[in-house]
Amino acid sequence: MIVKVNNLVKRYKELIALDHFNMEVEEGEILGLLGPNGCGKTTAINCILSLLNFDKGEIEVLGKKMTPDSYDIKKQIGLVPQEVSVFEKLTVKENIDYFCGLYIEDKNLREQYVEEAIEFVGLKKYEKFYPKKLSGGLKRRLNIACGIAHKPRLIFLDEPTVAVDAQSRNFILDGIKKLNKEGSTIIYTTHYLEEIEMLCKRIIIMDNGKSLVSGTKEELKAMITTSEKIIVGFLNIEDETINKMKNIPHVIDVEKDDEYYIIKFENGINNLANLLEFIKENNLTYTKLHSQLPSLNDVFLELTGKELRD
Ligand SMILES: Nc1ncnc2c1ncn2[C@@H]1O[C@H](COP(=O)(O)OP(=O)(O)OP(=O)(O)O)[C@@H](O)[C@H]1O
Repeated sequence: MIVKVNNLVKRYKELIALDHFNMEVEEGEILGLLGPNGCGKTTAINCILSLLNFDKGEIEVLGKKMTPDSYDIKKQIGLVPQEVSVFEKLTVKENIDYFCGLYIEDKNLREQYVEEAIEFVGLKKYEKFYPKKLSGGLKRRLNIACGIAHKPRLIFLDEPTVAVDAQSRNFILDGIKKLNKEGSTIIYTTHYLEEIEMLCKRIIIMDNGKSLVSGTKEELKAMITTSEKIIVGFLNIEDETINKMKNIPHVIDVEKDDEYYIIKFENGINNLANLLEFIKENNLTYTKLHSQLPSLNDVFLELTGKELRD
């Protein structure tokens, strides 16, 4: 286990930001820490890195207890913080060199690492620019380069794609996959479901400072009752017919969402065939019909009763 967090409690005065939070991370994985704004993701990272004191719990990183002066552990860690944290008075290259220099003393090696980091985030032609001349997306890339240039074994990325354009976002997500392929373990926090689906092998779902569940996407989706949703746009359907629809085998609920009906099925086969049979028997006409497997949002909804949206 490269990170182990046990029953972490962190209070900001009377606010409990982490409430017996648990997390285990295996070497080599991309772990997604998924939860709504304010659920405690950044606080958890800052406690793990000993950037914040906490009230209770144990934290081990790379097999050792983490303390503010665990320099030997810290040099194997990269942090890409949520807020872009670079020096405005240094150029792109100088910024990366500064952060890399905190951990890499050998000048030649550092030069090589800085060059590699610049290439990695695609900022070669901007290396002499000052941060204020960069777009939001390019600044985020610089922030990433500063966090990873020293080739850390463990990388924390705290919502690195917030407010970036689509091109930089894809660039960042591909880069993260590449870092992982090259051997780094990644802890990725976000409230964007699609990114978690795309990147992470394992996910921890957080809410109100607690880790609610952890598992692979498939394991999490298997935890909830709904296994399939069929979305249908009916023309002129009576309430009575909707009620009758609930008697179709495996239907657990029928909901209306704008102009469409969402028919939720629990585990079962032939759901679509049974529904089409019902449609035929009741002479119903529809404009649109498609089946959807449950999403991580459905998992979050079932666990917390609310949507994982801003
Ligand atoms: N320095 C602080 N003082 C007081 N309260 C804080 C402080 N930092 C965070 N909080 C509160 O602690 C809770 C957890 O915040 P945190 O930033 O860890 O959440 P998060 O999941 O990272 O959210 P976001 O995605 O918005 O960054 C929130 O209610 C937040 O308002």
